[in-house]
Amino acid sequence: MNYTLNTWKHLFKLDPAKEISDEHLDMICESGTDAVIVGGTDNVTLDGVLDLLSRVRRHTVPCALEISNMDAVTPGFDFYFIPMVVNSTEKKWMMDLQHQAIKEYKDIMDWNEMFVEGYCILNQEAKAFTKTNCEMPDEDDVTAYAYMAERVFHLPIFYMEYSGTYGDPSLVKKVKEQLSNTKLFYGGGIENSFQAREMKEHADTIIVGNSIYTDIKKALKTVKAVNDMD
Ligand SMILES: CC(C)=CCC/C(C)=C/CC/C(C)=C/CC/C(C)=C/CC/C(C)=C/CC/C(C)=C/CC/C(C)=C/COP(=O)(O)OP(=O)(O)O
Ligand SMILES: O=P(O)(O)OC[C@@H](O)CO
Ligand SMILES: [Mg+2]
Repeated sequence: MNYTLNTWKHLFKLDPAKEISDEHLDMICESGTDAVIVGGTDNVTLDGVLDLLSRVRRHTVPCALEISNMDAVTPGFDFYFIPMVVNSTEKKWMMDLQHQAIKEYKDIMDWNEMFVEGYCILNQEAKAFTKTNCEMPDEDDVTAYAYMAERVFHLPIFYMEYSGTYGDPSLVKKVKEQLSNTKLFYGGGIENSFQAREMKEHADTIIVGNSIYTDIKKALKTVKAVNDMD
């Protein structure tokens, strides 16, 4: 198993608020994806997170929790992803929740497991966009956010989040050109192998979420699609 995050090409994101059968979960975990992320925006409960964690743990695939609220955090994951929403209009989603959590938990945090994500939400229809009161950035804003993620904040990850819709490959390319050390994650609307390859051409890592629940066969094919590249 590959625990070196900066070599990851493909991730599946499971939503604790959605049902998945054991059969489909097994297929996801055995697909050859680099890791499984557990995360979502609404109705993320500790019970939902624990249920997925215990079921994913029947497999050897690395498993990360993307934290959306502290009530649903539990030990036992290989990695914790901490979003900081760079295009939120409220400091709360970029700084305050993280500040509060660090004040409370810093003594038990293992920074080998923690990865902070500069999170840029680019679909106005996404729940996370509304929840975190984002404003839609233009292309120059997005590339500047990416530049800041690397040069100002030294973040390990810049995440272009189009959750629910397929994004703009030319913007992903421009963002990638800003980054040397910070890894570029792309997620949103990937439903087939062509789209997986098109985004992976520029992003370091692609994330496939909703299509797990809408067309599992096509979702599974995205793994081989990116692993067969270069
Ligand atoms: C108790 C224990 C084991 C502690 C260990 C130590 C530890 C892990 C400490 C945590 C430290 C820390 C700094 C935590 C951060 C706390 C926090 C609450 C941060 C805020 C995160 C945030 C900005 C959330 C907002 C929502 C968001 C951006 C979620 C990201 C995921 C996302 C967008 C998923 C896609 O949503 P989805 O539901 O799929 O959307 P659709 O329905 O539209 O598809
Ligand atoms: O659900 P989709 O649209 O595939 O997006 C994946 C991921 O970026 C969601 O956080
Ligand atoms: Mg989703």
